[in-house]
Amino acid sequence: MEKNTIQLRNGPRMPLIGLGTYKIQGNEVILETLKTALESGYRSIDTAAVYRNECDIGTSLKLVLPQLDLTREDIFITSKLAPKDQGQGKCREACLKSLSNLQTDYLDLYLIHWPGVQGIKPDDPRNCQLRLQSWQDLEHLHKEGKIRAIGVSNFEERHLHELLCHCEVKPDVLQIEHHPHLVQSQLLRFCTENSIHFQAYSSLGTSSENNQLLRDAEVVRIADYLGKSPAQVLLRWAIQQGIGVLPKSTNQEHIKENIDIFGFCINDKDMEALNNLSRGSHYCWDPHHIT
Ligand SMILES: NC(=O)C1=CN([C@@H]2O[C@H](COP(=O)(O)OP(=O)(O)OC[C@H]3O[C@@H](n4cnc5c(N)ncnc54)[C@H](OP(=O)(O)O)[C@@H]3O)[C@@H](O)[C@H]2O)C=CC1
Ligand SMILES: O=C1CO[C@H](CO)[C@@H](O)[C@@H]1O
Repeated sequence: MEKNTIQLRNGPRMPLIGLGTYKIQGNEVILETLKTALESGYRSIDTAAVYRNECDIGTSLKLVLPQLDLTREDIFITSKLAPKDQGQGKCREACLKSLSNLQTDYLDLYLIHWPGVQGIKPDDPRNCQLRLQSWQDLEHLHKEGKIRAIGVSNFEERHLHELLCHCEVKPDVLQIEHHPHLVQSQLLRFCTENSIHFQAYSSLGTSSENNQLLRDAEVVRIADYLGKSPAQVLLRWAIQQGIGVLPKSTNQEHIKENIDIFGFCINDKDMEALNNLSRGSHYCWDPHHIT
């Protein structure tokens, strides 16, 4: 049977697929979404302080887990440090706040959400100082068992290099935008060489109305050929390379469809065709334009 989890260097095993929760708001919606996801086999949930849904996720999990005969240990929760909370002490406080919001004693994975710090220009050296201070807080929280694994998001190679030169505990995960329209080959290679698990976000091209990825003619052609949906092809393309995915959905059919990606294969020729679609399109966050 195909492996659907990976072992993190300094932490637990992590499911290759997790439920994305950006823009999932409201008690009822979160409750129903989490219930459907857990019933369909999802065991990983990705949130962040800036998504402002940690409290509702925490409350929903308290209700839904026992209903499904699951415990906290059966699931993997990721949250992220907001840019306004970077720096020594502030990072620790923010992480403890996320733990309390999510009503849990530990997080499976905690990420620095962006390399930059709110209110500071990207090339200001204070950014570097503050993110390294944040990392030290994370190392302490990791040692205390409050965070099982630590990582980063939206870091470029230079940020990862800087971190690797200064850290005691190496980052376990890089979470970054990655899909056939934005194949991050160089960054992926760097992560593989440094045993950092590469986790893709916005694999389906984000929640934008003008979604070009799900409608890409080549993606649709491969989906038709395999008898799968374009979303399944995009997710399969990633996990077939050992890359984690975090599809967001509140639609019951989509939630089920998105995790049904372990029983088929994309052939080498079509994997290459998907890789060749890369055109540097950032649909979520462009590190070169926004801080
Ligand atoms: N670290 C970071 O900086 C970032 C992290 N993330 C994480 O990654 C997650 C996913 O990325 P995100 O940008 O939200 O968006 P995705 O790329 O996952 O796309 C979500 C959109 O796709 C639709 N969709 C989902 N499944 C299907 C399907 N099977 N068929 C057709 N449409 C579908 C959803 O609609 P519907 O709900 O109707 O199904 C929604 O409109 C986030 O939720 C977040 O957890 C995202 C961005 C940045
Ligand atoms: O996690 C995130 C969700 O999407 C946001 C806006 O598109 C991003 O900025 C952020 O990184």
